[in-house]
Amino acid sequence: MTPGRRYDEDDVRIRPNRRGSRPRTKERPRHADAVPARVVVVDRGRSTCLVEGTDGGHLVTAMRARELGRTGVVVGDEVALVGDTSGRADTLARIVRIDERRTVLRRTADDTDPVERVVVANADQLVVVAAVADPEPRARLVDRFLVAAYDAGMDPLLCLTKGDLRDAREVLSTWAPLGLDAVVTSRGEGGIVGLDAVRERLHGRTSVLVGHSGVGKSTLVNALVPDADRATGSVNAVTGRGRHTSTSMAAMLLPDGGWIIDTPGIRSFGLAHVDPERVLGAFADLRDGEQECPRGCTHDEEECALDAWVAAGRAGSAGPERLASLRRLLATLRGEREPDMQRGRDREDQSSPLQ
Ligand SMILES: Nc1nc2c(ncn2[C@@H]2O[C@H](COP(=O)(O)OP(=O)(O)OP(=O)(O)O)[C@@H](O)[C@H]2O)c(=O)[nH]1
Ligand SMILES: [Zn+2]
Repeated sequence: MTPGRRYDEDDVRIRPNRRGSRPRTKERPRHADAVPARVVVVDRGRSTCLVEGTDGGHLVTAMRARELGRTGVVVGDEVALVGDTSGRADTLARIVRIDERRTVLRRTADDTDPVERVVVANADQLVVVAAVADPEPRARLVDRFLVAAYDAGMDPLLCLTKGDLRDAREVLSTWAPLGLDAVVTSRGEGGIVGLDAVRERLHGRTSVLVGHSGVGKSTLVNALVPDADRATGSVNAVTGRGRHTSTSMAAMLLPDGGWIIDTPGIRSFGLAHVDPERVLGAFADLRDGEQECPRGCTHDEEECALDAWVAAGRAGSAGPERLASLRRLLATLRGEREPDMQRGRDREDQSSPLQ
């Protein structure tokens, strides 16, 4: 090495190894040739990856190389592919590297389940989709998503759909004290309206759409990505629940840059992996009220200052409901309820309407 020259990774790779024989280049050409791609669909061990190109890119089916060990591949992962990356029918490439994830959105089956799943990797924004009606907005589910976004370090965006069915302002007022960015879409004569504001928020970023089944996520994706072809369903008039129509999660490129990831049919979103002490951080309308709380306050005790904060109107008109939502969430995360009861509670979280 010439003096003053930086000792970088390349030097390490071509340096003769300890035994002083051959340079350690054995694996290198293969990885150097690897093609960068993004995982768009994962289906039973096979991943569909998009290799971007000037022609809009092409899809490649790939399997995880054994050398990756147990690391799973999830939608949104940025990977390196080797082997046949042509994407032609009946070809299978290998994923030899998963790039370090910038963010991970996690969930658990319920609030006490020790097994956490990574839902999506490398997303910047969590778009919480809720319908103003049909189905009624589930405030507690929205709160859960906001906690998940906060925990993952993703920016939250509230997207209220079906603005044609009811004045969205009534619903928006619930979250107004949070200073949450929000957009409203509706069905109009020529299709979905309000899309420009949505496009502006999605531009150049990776956004994940989450929301209760039937709120209109797939409809939104189809309107934003012309060839997305996401299956949409109708809401059951009797139960108000959406049917599971678009079956698998998928990442799609937006026409003017950026990615959108649809997560169909989510019915519960457990947060067992979230430290209860961090939950209040996601309740921007309540968290400043904590300053008067006794040290180590569980926010479920008599001395908790949040009651006074809410009573003074500092958290807006929805304050009491928001505090109740926070407390329920904290209680289930602390495991104060039996899992069975908790599942019942989860169902209730989703089926009890906002108003
Ligand atoms: N009135 C009205 N109906 C809408 C609007 N957007 C979607 N819908 C309808 O709502 C129903 C459910 O929409 P989907 O897009 O399938 O809902 P989803 O969120 O993708 O549901 P899952 O795939 O089950 O998660 C469909 O019948 C849509 O036509 C809207 O803005 N206004
Ligand atoms: Zn407190």
